[in-house]
Amino acid sequence: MLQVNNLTFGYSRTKVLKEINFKVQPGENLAIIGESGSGKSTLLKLLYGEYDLKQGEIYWKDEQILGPEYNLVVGYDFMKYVTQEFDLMPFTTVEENIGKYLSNFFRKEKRIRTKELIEVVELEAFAKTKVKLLSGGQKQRVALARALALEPEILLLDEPFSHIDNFQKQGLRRNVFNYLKEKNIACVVATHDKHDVLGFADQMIVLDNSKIIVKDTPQNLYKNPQSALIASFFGEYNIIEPYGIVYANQLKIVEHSELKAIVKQSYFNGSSWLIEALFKEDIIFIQHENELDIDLDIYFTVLM
Ligand SMILES: Nc1ncnc2c1ncn2[C@@H]1O[C@H](COP(=O)(O)OP(=O)(O)OP(=O)(O)O)[C@@H](O)[C@H]1O
Repeated sequence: MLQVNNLTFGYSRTKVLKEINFKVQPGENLAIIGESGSGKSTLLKLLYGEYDLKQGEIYWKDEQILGPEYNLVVGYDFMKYVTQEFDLMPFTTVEENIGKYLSNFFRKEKRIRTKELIEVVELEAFAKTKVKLLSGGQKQRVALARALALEPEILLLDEPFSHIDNFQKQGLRRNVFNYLKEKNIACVVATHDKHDVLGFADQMIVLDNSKIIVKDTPQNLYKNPQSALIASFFGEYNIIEPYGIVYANQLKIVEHSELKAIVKQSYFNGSSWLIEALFKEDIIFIQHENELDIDLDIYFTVLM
């Protein structure tokens, strides 16, 4: 189990993280979300042992994670970290990069394992290609596969699919997160993207103002977002009294109701339209099946 106890950290006197406590069980997927600059990457770096801690402790099972003051080489064999920079060997092939940490004494196993991982990240067509010739998204996949090559007990992922196009993102997410579950590898994922979380994370931590403001399952946080910051992660939302935070898909346009608004804009969303409307003094957003005329009077109800 990963255990973070009362961690407080700052690069300077200003604290980036304060009194952070959480646990991650083997095989568990924990998502860390928060605004840009809220300390997600810093937290991952601390979990990896990149910095020394003055306050707080981190353990994986019985082993304390310590920083460069105690370790000549940063990091631990049981843990891998995929950063936003990838850190690959550009002049060698995809296969060689993925197999870098696998022993040459077991050539057959190395070949099978490398092939399996190339399939997980769907790079079969590029196995023999030199990494410097790959796109950003392809490099990100190589970095993911390489981190998985040695079957770490825990994997730290910083925006793991940020460079990968939408055509391939969903399939790749499923491959990678299912693979981690299958191998019982714990993972901590820092992300801005709700699709990295919904359907995959067991627990979610929300960082705000240097602290964890909430830790819960994605389902519970989606249903009961508690703050605008949390709701904004999941989608377009409104604050409508006396209901509180309601998502755009919880507002339904009806023939008549007490709640009247005026249409200001319609945005095509794919499966629906997002209607921007003026309600009393505020702009609200309503999910609706059609585009609506500007300045049309509409009535809506709130589905709770
Ligand atoms: N090496 C560093 N030295 C000094 N300050 C840093 C360093 N790295 C990050 N910071 C600061 O620490 C704070 C948290 O940064 P961090 O990169 O952890 O945030 P983040 O939540 O990962 O952001 P993003 O979502 O944009 O990646 C920011 O104010 C940032 O400017």
